[in-house]
Amino acid sequence: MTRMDAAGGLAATTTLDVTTAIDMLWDLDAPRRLAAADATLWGADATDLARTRLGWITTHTTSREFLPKIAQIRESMRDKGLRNVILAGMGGSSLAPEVIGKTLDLPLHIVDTTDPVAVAGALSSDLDSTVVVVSSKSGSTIETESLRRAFVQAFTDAGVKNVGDHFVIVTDPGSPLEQLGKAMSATVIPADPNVGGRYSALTAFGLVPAALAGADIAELLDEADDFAATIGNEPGDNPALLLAAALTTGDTLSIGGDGSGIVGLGDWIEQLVAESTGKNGTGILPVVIETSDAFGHTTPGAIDAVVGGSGMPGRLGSIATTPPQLTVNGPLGAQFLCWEVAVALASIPLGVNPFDQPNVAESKDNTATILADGAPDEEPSFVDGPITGYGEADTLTDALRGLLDTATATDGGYVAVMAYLDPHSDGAVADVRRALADIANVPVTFGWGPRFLHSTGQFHKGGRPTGAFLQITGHTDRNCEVPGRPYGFAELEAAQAAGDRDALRRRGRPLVRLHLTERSDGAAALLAAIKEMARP
Ligand SMILES: O=P(O)(O)OC[C@H]1O[C@](O)(CO)[C@@H](O)[C@@H]1O
Repeated sequence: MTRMDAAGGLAATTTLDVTTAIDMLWDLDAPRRLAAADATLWGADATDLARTRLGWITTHTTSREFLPKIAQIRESMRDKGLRNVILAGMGGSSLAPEVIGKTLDLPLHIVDTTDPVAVAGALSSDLDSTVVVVSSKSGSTIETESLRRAFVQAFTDAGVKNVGDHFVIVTDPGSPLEQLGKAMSATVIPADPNVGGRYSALTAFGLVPAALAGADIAELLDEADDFAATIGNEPGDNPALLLAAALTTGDTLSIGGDGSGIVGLGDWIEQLVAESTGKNGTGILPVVIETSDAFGHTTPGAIDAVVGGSGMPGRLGSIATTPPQLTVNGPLGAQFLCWEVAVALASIPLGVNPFDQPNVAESKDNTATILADGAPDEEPSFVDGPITGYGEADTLTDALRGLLDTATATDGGYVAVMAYLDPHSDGAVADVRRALADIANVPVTFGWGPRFLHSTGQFHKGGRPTGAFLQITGHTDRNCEVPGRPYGFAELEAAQAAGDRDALRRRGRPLVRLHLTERSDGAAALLAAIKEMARP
């Protein structure tokens, strides 16, 4: 049976059996309590944090205060000839603006990496006409602070006058970044301290960079406003409740777009779902499917979800033969709020605190140790042309086969591909997900490092202990210094990869590292090897 709840401009449909979960949440009066920002919904242990993390319930209203300030900054940018907008930020401080930018086709360049090739590319922009938005709630995230330093140095080296005029800082009041922003005479926009990173789409973090790049953010807020009125609705008229209930029916969520006007929402949902639920050995593994054409990769046990921008359940991609188990269709502003509500509600029966990310710190701490003391030596287990392998296996094929077999033999097993490379010039590596998914009968995820550390990285270490990990790193002769630090971006990226390897191995997770000694040849050789494995 298909159920559909359409309200507030958004429709959610599902073929899953959601009755029990809806009844449970409704009996708790959870939708109305969440609408009233009741911090006790997730149990006693979560209450204190929840009290400081529920501001997102009303940000579609409170964020309107930014509209005049943003209009003023845009005018001043225009007067100064500043046309390019670069955003430096990680996770919740960059994923929402990325979706808004892609959806509205805005000239917004996101830099959420430490890959030296990617950073060098961003630093070589036309700086005279560039504004860099530096976004960080904590104000202490190593990637973001390193990028801020590099951009300040690049503007200075380029002889740009009044460097502070080229920076807009978004951060929590009182953070170290606020002090740095003031010291460099940048425009500092205080964020709402009562909203966590992954729930901040409709706060200054989501809105300011998008608006500076030309988005009409009042429209996004209007869309969220229309939807907000439905959060406490009765079942049958409550899309977020239906979505929440559907999310509780599985432990893996495949997310694809239907091509109807929203681009890249899956990456934002991925962080929301992975960091909110992937802890205490449980949670929902998000699997972002690249295109609607790739949407055939449903795997046993995964909920196949399709999201789209049209108001009604939409087109299902050219190859869909059976209807998806879950669809969510509506404008972007409504989507943001709907998914935030649904994930917060789904966390109640899952028994997790949706506002913490207890296992993210571990890889960060390992990175700091490696940067200070150096990485432990690792002996390669094979060399295959431009690919050097580290792990148990003696050949590339055995290494890949071993990961797939381990994941297949594990209840709830999955393969996570983690590529510490440049998402642009090494973009072909992302095809590894699709290629492996073709020969695996388990979910296969893909993330660019270090970006995924702020998303699925939490699930990898805190969620169900069933992942098999393929880490891909790459050599480059290019490096950029991190000004004021004894390391460059190449060393930082390598330390982040090594730190995460260490965190995963300590947990006994199977992990293979493939180092591409020549990036593009290595990527091509890897894809060719996987395709060869697909031959009967
Ligand atoms: O905005 P910040 O504090 O730089 O954090 C960036 C991201 O890092 C995390 O705190 C942890 O990965 C995310 O939850 C967050 O979105």
